[in-house]
Amino acid sequence: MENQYKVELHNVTKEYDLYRSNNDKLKHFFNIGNVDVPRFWSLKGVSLNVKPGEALGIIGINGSGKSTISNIISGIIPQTTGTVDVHGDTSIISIGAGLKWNLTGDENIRLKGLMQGLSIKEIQAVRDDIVDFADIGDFIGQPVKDYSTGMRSRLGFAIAVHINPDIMIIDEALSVGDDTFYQKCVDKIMEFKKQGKTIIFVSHNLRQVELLCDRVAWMHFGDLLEVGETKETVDHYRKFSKDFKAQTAAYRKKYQVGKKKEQADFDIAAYERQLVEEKAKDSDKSKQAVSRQVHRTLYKQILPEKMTIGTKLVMLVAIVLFLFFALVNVSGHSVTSAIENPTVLLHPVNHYIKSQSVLFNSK
Ligand SMILES: Nc1ncnc2c1ncn2[C@@H]1O[C@H](COP(=O)(O)OP(=O)(O)OP(=O)(O)O)[C@@H](O)[C@H]1O
Repeated sequence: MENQYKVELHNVTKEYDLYRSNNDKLKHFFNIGNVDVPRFWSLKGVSLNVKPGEALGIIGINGSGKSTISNIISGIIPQTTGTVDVHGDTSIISIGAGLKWNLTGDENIRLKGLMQGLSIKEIQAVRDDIVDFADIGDFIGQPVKDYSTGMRSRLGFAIAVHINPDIMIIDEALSVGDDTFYQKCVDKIMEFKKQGKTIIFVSHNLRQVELLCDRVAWMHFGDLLEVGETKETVDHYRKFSKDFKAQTAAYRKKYQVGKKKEQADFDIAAYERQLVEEKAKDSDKSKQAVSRQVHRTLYKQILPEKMTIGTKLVMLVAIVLFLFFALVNVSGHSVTSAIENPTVLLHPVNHYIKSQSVLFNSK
């Protein structure tokens, strides 16, 4: 049976740890000491569905969480909690993202094609069309790091539309490039729509959103503020932007600082309790059962980030063994004598030292 939705997000959050130094990062990873890590919640619990064949726009001010969502859907970054179900192959097109900068254009075409499950033959069949569409000529043999932003974007777009994904995620890709290329991209997206493919379109350009999207999600400081018909949602967003711009600079600053603080202070346990309360109201199950269900939804797709005590012990044993064998090797003693009397490791055997000095002197 065909899934009702191509993409389903339930209660998705994304937390970033803002480490002050690499040292803090290492300490936190090994759970050593009490490292106070400032946190930031880029998504504060987003639930969103995209239907097959639908073009969904994602709009919102800078830093509202649009790219975080598109990167989570395309599997580039993991969510912190919640479930993300994607039924189909995704291909993300954003400015430069997804391209390996040290590889040439041609190598990137092969890599992306293979990652999308195409055979070498299939990749060869579309290679010329990609180079043609991207219009980068001989640069195709150069490393992508030497390309201009526009060239990278054109190549990214060309690869993504030619490897025939089921779900296409376009993140600000149309904001670079000239009018001719822009029109080519729009035509290609329209062609995709006609073929019944699913499109997620992240953009600041409201006219493009109105032209291409069937529905729009409005992100605001990590929350999904509204999702609905394109015209209605874009109109609400336009009104908000206009009213916001009409406020004083001091008001705008205070509002933004307050919203960012809410993202820093977001409490995942409180969010879970709130979900339980909401679900319990409409459920005939016991509160305990609802609570278990909510917890499962939040954490069933999540891998533990911190090391368990068991893993730490295994790592410690591995490090001790490594040091022991390294010392045995350097000291020139046998493993048995080192086990019987570990202090011999502090007294390397003479012939070993001699052989080393012969080696060094002969150089
Ligand atoms: N790796 C990271 N570490 C810390 N914070 C991050 C990281 N990536 C994103 N953020 C923060 O998460 C929030 C959402 O970022 P995101 O890029 O999703 O926003 P956006 O709506 O796509 O913004 P824009 O319109 O400027 O592209 C921002 O406040 C951003 O600073």
